[in-house]
Amino acid sequence: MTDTKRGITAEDLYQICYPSEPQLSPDGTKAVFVETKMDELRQYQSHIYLYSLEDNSKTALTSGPFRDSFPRWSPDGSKLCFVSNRSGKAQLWHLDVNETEFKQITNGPNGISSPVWSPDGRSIAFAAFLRTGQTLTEGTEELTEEATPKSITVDKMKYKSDDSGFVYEKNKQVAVVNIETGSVTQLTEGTYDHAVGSWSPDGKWLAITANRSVNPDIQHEIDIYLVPVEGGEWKKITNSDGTYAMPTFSKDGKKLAFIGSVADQHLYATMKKIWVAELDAGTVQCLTADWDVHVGDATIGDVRSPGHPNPGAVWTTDGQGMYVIASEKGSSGIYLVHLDGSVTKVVGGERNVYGFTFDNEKNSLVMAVSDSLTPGDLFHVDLNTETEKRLTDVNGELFQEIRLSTPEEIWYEGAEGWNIQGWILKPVGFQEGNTYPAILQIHGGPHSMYGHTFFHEFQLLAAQGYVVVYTNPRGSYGYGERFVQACCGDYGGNDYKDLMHAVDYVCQFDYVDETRLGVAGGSYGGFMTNWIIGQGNRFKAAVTDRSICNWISFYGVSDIGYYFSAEEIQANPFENPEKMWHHSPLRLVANMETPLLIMHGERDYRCPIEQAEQLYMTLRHRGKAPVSFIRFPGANHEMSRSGDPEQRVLRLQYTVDWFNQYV
Ligand SMILES: CSCC[C@H](NC(C)=O)C(=O)N[C@@H](C)C(=O)N[C@@H](CO)C(=O)O
Repeated sequence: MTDTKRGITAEDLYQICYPSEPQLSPDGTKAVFVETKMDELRQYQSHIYLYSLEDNSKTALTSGPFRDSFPRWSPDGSKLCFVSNRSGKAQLWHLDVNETEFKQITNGPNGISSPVWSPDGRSIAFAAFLRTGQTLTEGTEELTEEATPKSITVDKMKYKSDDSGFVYEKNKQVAVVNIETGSVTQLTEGTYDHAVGSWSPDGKWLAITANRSVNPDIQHEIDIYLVPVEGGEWKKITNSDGTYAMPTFSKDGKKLAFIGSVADQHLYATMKKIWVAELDAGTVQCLTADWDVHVGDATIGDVRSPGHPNPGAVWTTDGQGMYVIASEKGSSGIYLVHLDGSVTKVVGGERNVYGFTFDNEKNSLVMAVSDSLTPGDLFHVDLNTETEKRLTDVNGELFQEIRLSTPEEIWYEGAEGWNIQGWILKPVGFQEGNTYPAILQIHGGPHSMYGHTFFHEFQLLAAQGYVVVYTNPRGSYGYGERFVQACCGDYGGNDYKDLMHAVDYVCQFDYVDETRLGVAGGSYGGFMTNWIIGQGNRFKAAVTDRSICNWISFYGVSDIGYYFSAEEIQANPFENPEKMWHHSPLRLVANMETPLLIMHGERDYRCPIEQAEQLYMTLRHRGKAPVSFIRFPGANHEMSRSGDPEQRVLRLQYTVDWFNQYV
């Protein structure tokens, strides 16, 4: 039979869509969710859809060239709110389920996010960025040329962020709006950032999170607070000893569950755990101290932007435990963590669960799931019958015509005999007896996890005739705390060896042409790509994206530089510049002879473009190997995942062209 299917292309990105943020109605009969896609103008749109579980129909509730998000049912299921930029900035909108008209509720100057209904359905709490002195009722701040300051005085260390740009003078505040009268009460103020958690069942308290330490520049603790909605004294629940997030009240209002980690020597290289506060007793206890698994979705992909609103810990109806997403060995699933610390897997499988929602009685759930052949879809699980049903196939039509490659899982011996997990994608149209070039792909973080999720870039390379190898070297999530922390202070040491052992491992296979190897990675993965080509000429070509090459300058220019280096490199430029330099690939330029494509966003504040500039200049000056430098104007660190669609496609095309030319 002739195969009429084709390999995936870079431009297919314009067609790929994905659902997120499923929200089951309290009675479990319908779900709303967000569907994100690109329009004919190659701009993102996201709309709210309603899925009826009674007749399996899917209806768009919103439309137009807008970004709609955060759909949330009122407690009785009769109303919905959502956030939309349809009037300019992201504001809160309200929709009565039986009507088609929606109504704008907030008019904050810089937009709002994270709405949470009060238990009586009369009010909604939300978060908003405000400048000192600004109020939530003064209308949208116009971004006119005059509004752009002629100078910016910097007096904090945390003054810019890759997400939000220059964050001087603006802080995230929590407020409550009455949906009938539109009156807004701002609950927090000051030069601290706050985030909304949940309402107490009696509607009197709002659990929020904030870093209100004396010097938030160097104190990274995030505490849980209870704020009385009608005014009065706050209650501090945690003890400024860690970073905690997403507090949720138990049904009886006596406990709070939240996710976080204690601040010991690692801020990032520490797995998130579940904590429970007994509010009357004033105690806080870690429920999962002995569970060596990361709570949260650590999976890295290139179709969805990371950081979709996560449900956090969802209490069982009997208050004896909570449901969370956790990440293990390349998969993320739903787990039930009991109050005694025991854990049961509720939804497993080789896939990436990136969102979930329950009905009120916890009889059923709807989850957002990706796997290596599916960018994302929704599934319904009946917890009583333990049956699962697929609700959407949002890319079904497109993928009918595309031949994807199915990854093969590998486990191989890394440095020190450690067992390392990885995957091999064979080229589309693979034929036994032929040999193929291979590309090693390296993820960033370094504390993230490749896994059972869709990766457009890998499928594209497979469609172009490459074997793609991707693995989780030490430093990755998914294999316990010791594994996550094992790269700290040793960048380019055993993490590098874990990756090289993967290459040795795949080169054993007859179908891999070991004389035609390429390597690519972004961020930490870009650091490692630079490091690898500084070790020798094993690879025919390399692509380094949003990379790090010089830890000494990274310290001062990255939004996280001054604390990231302390933990990850275990050095700083004024006490031990030798160590910073030792781990910097720029030190190795004299060895670099591999044709290198450097790509970088000009507005990347995480790994600023000066890193790419230094590497480019030194390599050009030496003139030993082809080097090309592509700058992406306006792009930040997230460009390859959620940036301008045309830039994303260009990036993929440059990657393929470079490997096709040199490998
Ligand atoms: C959880 S480890 C911390 C990673 C760090 N993220 C934050 C929020 O600070 C980070 O951005 N590290 C970069 C050097 C990096 O490698 N980023 C990766 C993963 O986001 C990337 O692919 O861009």
